Amino acid sequence: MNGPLADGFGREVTGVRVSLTDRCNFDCVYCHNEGLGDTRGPMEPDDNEMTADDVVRFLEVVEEFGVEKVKFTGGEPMLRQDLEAIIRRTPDSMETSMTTNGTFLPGRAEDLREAGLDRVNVSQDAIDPEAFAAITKSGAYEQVLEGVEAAVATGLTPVKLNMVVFKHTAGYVEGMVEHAANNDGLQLQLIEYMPELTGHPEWNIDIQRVHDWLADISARVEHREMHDRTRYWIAGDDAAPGARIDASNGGMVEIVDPVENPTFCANCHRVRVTHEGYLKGCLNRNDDLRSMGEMSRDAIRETFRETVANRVPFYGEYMVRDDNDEWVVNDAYVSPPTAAD
Ligand SMILES: Nc1nc2c(ncn2[C@@H]2O[C@H](COP(=O)(O)OP(=O)(O)OP(=O)(O)O)[C@@H](O)[C@H]2O)c(=O)[nH]1
Ligand SMILES: C[S@@+](CC[C@H](N)C(=O)[O-])C[C@H]1O[C@@H](n2cnc3c(N)ncnc32)[C@H](O)[C@@H]1O
Ligand code: SF4
Ligand code: SF4
Repeated sequence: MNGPLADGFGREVTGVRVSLTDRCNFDCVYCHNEGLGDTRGPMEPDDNEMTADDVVRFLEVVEEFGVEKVKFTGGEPMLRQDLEAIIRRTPDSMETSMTTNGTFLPGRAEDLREAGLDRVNVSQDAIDPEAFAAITKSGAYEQVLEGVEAAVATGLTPVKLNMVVFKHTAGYVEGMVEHAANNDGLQLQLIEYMPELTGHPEWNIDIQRVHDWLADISARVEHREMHDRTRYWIAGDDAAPGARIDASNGGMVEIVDPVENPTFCANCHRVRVTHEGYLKGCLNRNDDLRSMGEMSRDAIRETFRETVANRVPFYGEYMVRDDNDEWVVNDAYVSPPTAAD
């Protein structure tokens, strides 16, 4: 086995995010769909989706390059009926996790665990059925809560609740932090709303205010290597005064703040795979997709090498500040005009 491949900025690729479908049973108002556009459309399996064999072959090849983590995502990955089979065949050396809207976890959480899934992230943007329905355009609030319970009960832990912090959810942050601090097996990820792919910059909330508030109320603060994310430990209601706060008497809240953040991008160690079998070096870009063709082992190897070699940090390199302090595409990445233009 080789060591991890690094890009020209010294960023080793140790993880892959595999989108298994772009179909979804929700229609969240903010959805970036991993940079691939709309999730609306037919619910039936799409002929263009990678087969289970393709996904497994891809994972076996990148394992050779020292990739040690895989995240299954989508669209809604649990719409794939062969998900358990894919996870069962995922290389044992990989930490295997999934990001899901949680609707289908009741009834399937145990099978997923048995197949080898280590943990799940579940999107939950509010502790309030009406706000939840308005954001996701779905009435599945109770099912999602049941899904989270099923995931905790079966040991798919820590279960990270993903909450996008934006105009529609700002009023629910405090309640979600309390919820994570007082319930075993849960962590909370507060995700900065990313308007790059979905528009509506007016929905932005200043994430620094959330950092400041958490810094005030937290018992301790840590930094995670991936993306240099900040983690705040919050005491649960019955934590003894002066006790060290950990998962037994409190909860962890992590802030995911990629927007306009060169430090986040400088610590980015993952490559994406679209449901159609394209490699993608950066979530925010659609000009760096590379097809793996028929997905033979050789084609996967070569495309993976090329993708890693061409990765660049989005903020700070692909996007740079102009004289007015605005982010603009770095001239080095603007293609010269061709005769056809
Ligand atoms: N811009 C950008 N956003 C990311 C990146 N990774 C995660 N995010 C954002 O964070 C959201 C939640 O990510 P998850 O799929 O739950 O996983 P994660 O938090 O990255 O990974 P774990 O904490 O290891 O489970 C993503 O959908 C993005 O909105 C990244 O590399 N770049
Ligand atoms: C695209 S979804 C795919 C997996 C699954 N359907 C789910 O919702 O968890 C992955 C994550 O992206 C987050 N997300 C989607 N659009 C976003 C945006 N514009 N800004 C920040 N996060 C976003 C969602 O909250 C979710 O946690
Ligand atoms: S559940 Fe996930 S994929 Fe579906 S619309 Fe919401 S964020 Fe997008
Ligand atoms: S380089 Fe791209 S994928 Fe990586 S953290 Fe930055 S925006 Fe996200």
